[in-house]
Amino acid sequence: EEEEVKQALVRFMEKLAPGNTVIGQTFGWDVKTDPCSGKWQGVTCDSQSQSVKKIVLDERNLTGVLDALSLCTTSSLLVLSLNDNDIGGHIPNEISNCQNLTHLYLSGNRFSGNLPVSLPQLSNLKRLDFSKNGLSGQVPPNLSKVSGMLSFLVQDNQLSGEIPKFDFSNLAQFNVSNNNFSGAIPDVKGRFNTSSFLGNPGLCGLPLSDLCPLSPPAKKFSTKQLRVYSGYAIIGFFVVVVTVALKLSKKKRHVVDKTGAEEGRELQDNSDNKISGTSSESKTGEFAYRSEYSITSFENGAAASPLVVLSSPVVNGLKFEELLQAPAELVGRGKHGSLYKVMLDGGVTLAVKRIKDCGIQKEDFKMRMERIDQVKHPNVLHASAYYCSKQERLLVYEFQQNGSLFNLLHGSQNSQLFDWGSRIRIAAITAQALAFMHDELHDDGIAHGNLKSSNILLDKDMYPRISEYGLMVVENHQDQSPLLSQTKNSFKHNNPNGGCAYSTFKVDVYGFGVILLEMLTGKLVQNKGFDLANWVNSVVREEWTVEVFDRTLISEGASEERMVNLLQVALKCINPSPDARPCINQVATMINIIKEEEEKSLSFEP
Ligand SMILES: Nc1ncnc2c1ncn2[C@@H]1O[C@H](COP(=O)(O)OP(=O)(O)OP(=O)(O)O)[C@@H](O)[C@H]1O
Repeated sequence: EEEEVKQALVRFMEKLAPGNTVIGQTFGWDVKTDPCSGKWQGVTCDSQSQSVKKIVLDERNLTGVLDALSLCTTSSLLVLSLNDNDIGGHIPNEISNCQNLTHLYLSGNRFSGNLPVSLPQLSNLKRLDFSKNGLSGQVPPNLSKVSGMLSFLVQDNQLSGEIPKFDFSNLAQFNVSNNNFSGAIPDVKGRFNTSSFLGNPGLCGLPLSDLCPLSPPAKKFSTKQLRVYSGYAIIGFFVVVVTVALKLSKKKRHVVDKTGAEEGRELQDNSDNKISGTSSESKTGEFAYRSEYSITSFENGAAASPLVVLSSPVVNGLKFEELLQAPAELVGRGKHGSLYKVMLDGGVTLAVKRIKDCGIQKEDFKMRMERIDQVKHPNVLHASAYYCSKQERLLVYEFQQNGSLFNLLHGSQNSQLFDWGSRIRIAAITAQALAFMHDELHDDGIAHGNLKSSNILLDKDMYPRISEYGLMVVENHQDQSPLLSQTKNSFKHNNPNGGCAYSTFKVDVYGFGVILLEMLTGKLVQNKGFDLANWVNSVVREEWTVEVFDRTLISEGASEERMVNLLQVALKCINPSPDARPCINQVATMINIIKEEEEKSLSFEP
C-alpha cells in the first residue's frame, strides 16, 4: 500500500484505540510494515492488487471513535467490521468516501446521534448492521433506494420516523425491532415476521397484529393536478377515437379478405412467414394481430383439438377463443418456437409458448402433459393449459414479471446487482426442484429436455421457477459435440448404479452445469454450452481458476473458496461422459452444503 494509505490507517487505529501508545505492538499496525504483509491484525488484502480489502476488528476492546476520513483513504475497502467494541460518537458522514464498501458492521457499540445523511451514497452497500447502539433520528429515506441491499439490521437503537420502503423482495435480513419507529409498516411481501418489528410502540399493520387507523380522506385536487388529469383525459379520448377508427378499417379489410374460415385470430408477430422458420432476429415487441388468420389455421380447428386446461387456479375455465382473441405481444423467439405475452380480460397475464417441432407425437405429448401436471413443485412453473394438434403445440403458463435467470445475468447492468448470496440461493433451490422432478418422473423417463438460464424464471419474490419442463425430447449431445463420444442412446438403459442413470436425465445435469458456469463466470452461453465449458476447462487446467469468475463477484468480496467449490460441482455436471456426471439429487446436496457454509459465514464473520 502507498505511504499515505498506511499513515491514514494508523491514524484511524489511533482514534479507535485512544491512549494506546503501542498500537504497532498490540495490533501490528505499524507504518514501517505493509498492511498486506500479514502482520496487521484484522486486515485482509486482495491477493492480486495487494490493496486492503477487509478490516475486521470485532471484540478488540476498542473505546475510541470512528475516523472515517482517515479510513476511507483506503479506497479499495470492501468490508469494515467493528462489531462488539465500545466505540462511541457519531457515525461520520465521511463514511461515504469509502465508495466500494459492500459490508458495514458496527453492531454492539456506543454509536449515537443520527445516521449519516450521506449513507445512501454508498451505492455498493449490501449488508449493513448498526444494531445494538444508541442511534437516533430518522433513517435517510434514500437508503432504501440503494439497489442490491441484502441486510438492513438496526434493531436495539432509538431510531424514529417511518420505515422506508425497501425492496423487500430482495432483502435477506431485515430488523428494526426495539426502536421508536412509527406509522404503517410497508408491504414486506410476507418475507419478514413480527420479530423484525416488535418493540416499536408507534408501528402498525402487518405483520404486527395492531391494525393501522383508516387513512384520512383524500385531498382535493390542486389546480396543477387538475390540469395534468384533464390533459390525460384529452389524450385518452384521442386514443379511443383512433382505436375505433383503426378497428373499423380492419373490419372492412377482413370482409374483403374473408376466406370462409371460422372467425378468430392466431397469435402472430409481424414477420408471420418466419414464425416457423429459424430466424431469430425479429423481436418487435409490438402488439400484432392478423385478422386473416383464424382458429382453423390451427390445423382442423379448435373443436377437433380443444384447449386442455390443467389443474390451474389461474385460468380456470379458459376458452381457446378467449386466448386467441386477447391482446398479445411477442416477447421473444427461441430455438424451438415463439413466446407471447397475452393479457386476458380479468387482468390475468399469461405466457403462451408456441412450439415448432418438439419431436414428440401428439398422443405422447398429451400423456406427458397430464403426467407432469400430477407432479407439483413450488419452484417449477407448471403449464396452466395446453393445446395440441398434429402440427401445433401451444403451452400456456403464468407470465413471470421478473423475467429469467438469463436476463438477470446478462441483462443491462443487472449482473452487478446479482450478488453471490443470491446466485448460490437460486442455484440451490433450482437443483432441489429439478431433483424432485427427476425423482418423481424417473420411471416415466421424462426429463426437462431443454434446461437453460432462459427457462429458469423468477417469481414475484425472486424465487426461481423452472419453466417448460418436459416439452422437448432430450437432444443427444453426443451427435453434436466432438467432446462427447459415449452413449448414443438417450433413453432408459440398465445401469447397476440405479437411480438417475438414464442419459436422458444426465442431459439435464449437463444443462444445469452450464447454468452454474454461467452464474459463476457471468459469461454468455453459445453452442449449447460447449464453448463455455471448453473455456472454463482450459482456464482451470492452466490453474488460473480465479480468472474464470465473474468480476462483479470478485469485487463484491465473494468467498473464493466457495466459488471454487461450486465450480467443481459445475465441472462434474459437464463431464463429457453422461455416466460420470452425478445425479441431480447429488448435485443438490453438494450445492446445499456450499449454501449453508455461506449462510454460516454471514452470521459469524463479514
Ligand atoms: N412464463 C414466462 N413469463 C415471462 N417470461 C417468459 C416466460 N416463459 C418464457 N419467458 C421468456 O420469454 C423469452 C422467450 O422464451 P422462449 O421459451 O420462446 O425462448 P428460449 O427459452 O430462449 O428458447 P427455447 O425456444 O429453446 O425455449 C425468454 O427470454 C424467456 O425467459
